[in-house]
Amino acid sequence: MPEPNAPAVHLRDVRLQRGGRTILSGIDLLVPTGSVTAVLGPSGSGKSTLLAALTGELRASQGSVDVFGRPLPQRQRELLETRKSIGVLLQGNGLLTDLTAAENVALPLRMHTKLPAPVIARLVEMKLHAVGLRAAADLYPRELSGGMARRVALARALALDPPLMIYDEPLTGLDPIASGVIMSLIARLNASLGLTSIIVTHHVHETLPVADRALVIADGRIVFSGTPAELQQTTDPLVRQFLDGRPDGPIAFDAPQREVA
Ligand SMILES: Nc1ncnc2c1ncn2[C@@H]1O[C@H](COP(=O)(O)OP(=O)(O)OP(=O)(O)O)[C@@H](O)[C@H]1O
Repeated sequence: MPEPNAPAVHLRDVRLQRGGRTILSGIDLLVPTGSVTAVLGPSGSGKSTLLAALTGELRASQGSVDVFGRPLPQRQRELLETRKSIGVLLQGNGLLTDLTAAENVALPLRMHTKLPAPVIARLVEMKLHAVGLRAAADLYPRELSGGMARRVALARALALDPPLMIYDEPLTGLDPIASGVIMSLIARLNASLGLTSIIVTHHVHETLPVADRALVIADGRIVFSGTPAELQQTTDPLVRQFLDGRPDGPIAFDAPQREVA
């Protein structure tokens, strides 16, 4: 059970390593419950690595990671239990191609609950309705547009009613109209279901309007943390280079990643 009034996510002085290399260090992050946070940064800066630490897929080599006021459990069984409270929308949707939209959404309910089939069917209908796709229940992923498939994946991520939603590049491969639909859906679900959302994205201009907070990761650390309005006004050269999409500046885009302190 979440601790009352605890932030959804609290990282203190976290260091994350992959393949023996430090990817991020000195990460302090507080995500208030109910907020939408955009995690921005150039390719390879460590955004997905940060998400992996929030789900416990990657352990911090230093510092602490709390979710809803509790440290991520060390033991696998307890970690799996905690993960049920974190819905993740992966980059590639991850829909099973030989199952219909409804069967895909039912999957987490079948795996993690003992609910009777009619109750599962009703819950699936509600989740598909929440993403505006009740009529698509019997369609297979190949029969869905990119935007519809992303919405089915979103319905599946919501299946267990997780209070925390994590979106990894939710707009990848979508046209501007589908992107607008997904972003407003993310914001609407966050407000109507009382969720907390963390969105990792390259799509700064589409994401900032729905975000309460923004983070920019570069150079192995958080180089900006504040509101979208503060981000737009920042004069920090590292952050400006990223926001303005300039190839020249403090971020060496083409250089191999260097070890951070
Ligand atoms: N399993 C791994 N072993 C070693 N290094 C890794 C591993 N996974 C990722 N990395 C490295 O960690 C760094 C950060 O990668 P990460 O995927 O977190 O960045 P990102 O900001 O999400 O990038 P993108 O926006 O391109 O998805 C990169 O230099 C990457 O090469």
